[in-house]
Amino acid sequence: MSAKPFKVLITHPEVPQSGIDLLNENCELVRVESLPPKRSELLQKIRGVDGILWGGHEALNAEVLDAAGPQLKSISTMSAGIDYVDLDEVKRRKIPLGHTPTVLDNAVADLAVGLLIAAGRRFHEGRKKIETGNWENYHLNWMLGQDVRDSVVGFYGFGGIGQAIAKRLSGFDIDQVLYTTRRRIDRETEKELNAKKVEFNELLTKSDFVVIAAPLTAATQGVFNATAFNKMKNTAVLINIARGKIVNQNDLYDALRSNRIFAAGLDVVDPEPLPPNSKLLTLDNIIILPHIGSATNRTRSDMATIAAHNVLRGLVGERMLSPAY
Ligand SMILES: O=C(O)C(=O)CO
Repeated sequence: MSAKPFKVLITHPEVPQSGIDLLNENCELVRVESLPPKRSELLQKIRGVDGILWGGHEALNAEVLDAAGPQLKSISTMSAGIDYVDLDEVKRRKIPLGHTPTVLDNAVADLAVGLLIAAGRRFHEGRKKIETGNWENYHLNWMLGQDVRDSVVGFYGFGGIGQAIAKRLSGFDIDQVLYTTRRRIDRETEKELNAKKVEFNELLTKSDFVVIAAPLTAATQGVFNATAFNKMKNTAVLINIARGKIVNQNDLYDALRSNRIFAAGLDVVDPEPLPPNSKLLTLDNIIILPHIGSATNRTRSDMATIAAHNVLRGLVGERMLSPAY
């Protein structure tokens, strides 16, 4: 029998070493080795474990909790968003659940600023012009885009990631930040970021750039639909670094194709992976990335470290570093 008091399952073979090393000190590790991870392997190896470091965005639901068994006492995801977790089911079983917000704020914010500029300044369309031999720089008004300077940037959701984006954009001399959240943020941060809480309608009608930075919930799903796009400026640029399902993708396609809004920059789509024949990919005025917001070496390593600490704390009944509920 192992001298280590706890058995922990790592559900993905590519969880960074920082997290593995921490867990390895005190726990016997069981690892899913298939890539992409096979559900059948996970369901087999999960039996009897005390803790789980959940490395991907696969459904964490009653099926896996049942397969693990009643001794399971600690789980942490390696993500900020936990929309793939059946939270009610985890809560009902009173299993502590951690996640890894905050450590990825900077990486996602960097990417969001990149998307905002790339979409507003037509990077994708420009590249296509070159490839197709349509570099028509004899026009004076060719490939004109949207200025970030003096713009109003509206945030749908204004937590750590939204605020990190706003902080970066203040260096671009924007005019004003608007935000829609359930609760007003603290006055000092509002002042520092020149941010004002507004109703959703006002956010849509006044913003030059609209950034979606909210979690996916029943209340946020599909909120960006034709009705919303019809309220936006026709020069507006939509950025989504949160979850694809917050946007009605068919409506977004129509709004971009008809130039009802100017452009979009998406790091998240629905479904993921996006099928290569998706009609969104036929548009010139959209930048789509394959959900790489937190994909930097340092960020992923930090996420693994936090997730491992969460699991270790849960195992001994301590409060996790970043509990999800
Ligand atoms: O951690 C998450 O939830 C992400 O989607 C990172 O981009």
